[in-house]
Amino acid sequence: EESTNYGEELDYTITGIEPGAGIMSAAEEAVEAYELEDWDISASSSAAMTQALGTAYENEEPVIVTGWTPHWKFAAYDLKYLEDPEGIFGEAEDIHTFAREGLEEEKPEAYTVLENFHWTEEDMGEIMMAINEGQNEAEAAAEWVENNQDKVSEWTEGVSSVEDEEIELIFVAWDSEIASTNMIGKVLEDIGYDVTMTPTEAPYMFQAVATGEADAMVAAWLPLTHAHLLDDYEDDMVDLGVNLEGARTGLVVPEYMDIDSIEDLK
Ligand SMILES: C[SH](C)CC(=O)O
Repeated sequence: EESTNYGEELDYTITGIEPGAGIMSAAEEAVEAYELEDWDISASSSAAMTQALGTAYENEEPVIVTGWTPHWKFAAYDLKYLEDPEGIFGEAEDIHTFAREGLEEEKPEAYTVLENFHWTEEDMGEIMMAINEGQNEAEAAAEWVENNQDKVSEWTEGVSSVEDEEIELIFVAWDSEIASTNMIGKVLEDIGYDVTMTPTEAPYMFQAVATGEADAMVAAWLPLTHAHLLDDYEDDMVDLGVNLEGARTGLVVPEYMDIDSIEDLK
């Protein structure tokens, strides 16, 4: 049967996040590909997006957000991805770790831990949920590290501790990357590094690692979401591989909305 036309109720607006995020380019592409002439993507921030989602959900009002997995919103609310028959948002994504050139020679202990780093959506979700329930980001990460020494020791096995050494991790304040960066930062701190974590926007995160301004990041969504950023910088960075499999991005709505595909927005 005909799906409800949500355009008017939503003022033809999809609630986005920071302008530089890959998901925003994908959402713009989806508006084009599905010929959603009247629709716009409102840029704001991840925090503003989750705030808008929560308010709409509490009032059982329609809302469409640029959404991704892993994210605590799927544990907090009954949500669904809109089908994307054109495949604009791709299939499963992996999150990669990248380091600046020279890190392996200059900071081999950090390089080894970053290269070994690999965890799951559940692991990340525990930290995201704790933060979403009000725990301090660093404390939530430290608690996870303490409770998961079996997994952490796989990353640090054979790595000697360091003294008077600094390391700068750069990230974007997406809930997923707040969790992963604080967690791996704590692991590096526990082997002796003085860790700085610098929040920025996606394009500058790649640029900082490629220019050597920052030492590493654990926040590259590939093959699709950050492909356009990788094109510009991949020759100047070292890909340390996947730290989380089975990520995903797309347009996300509450289950109570009578809509199943991006095509239904036309
Ligand atoms: C919001 S996703 C974690 C990453 C991206 O869209 O750039």
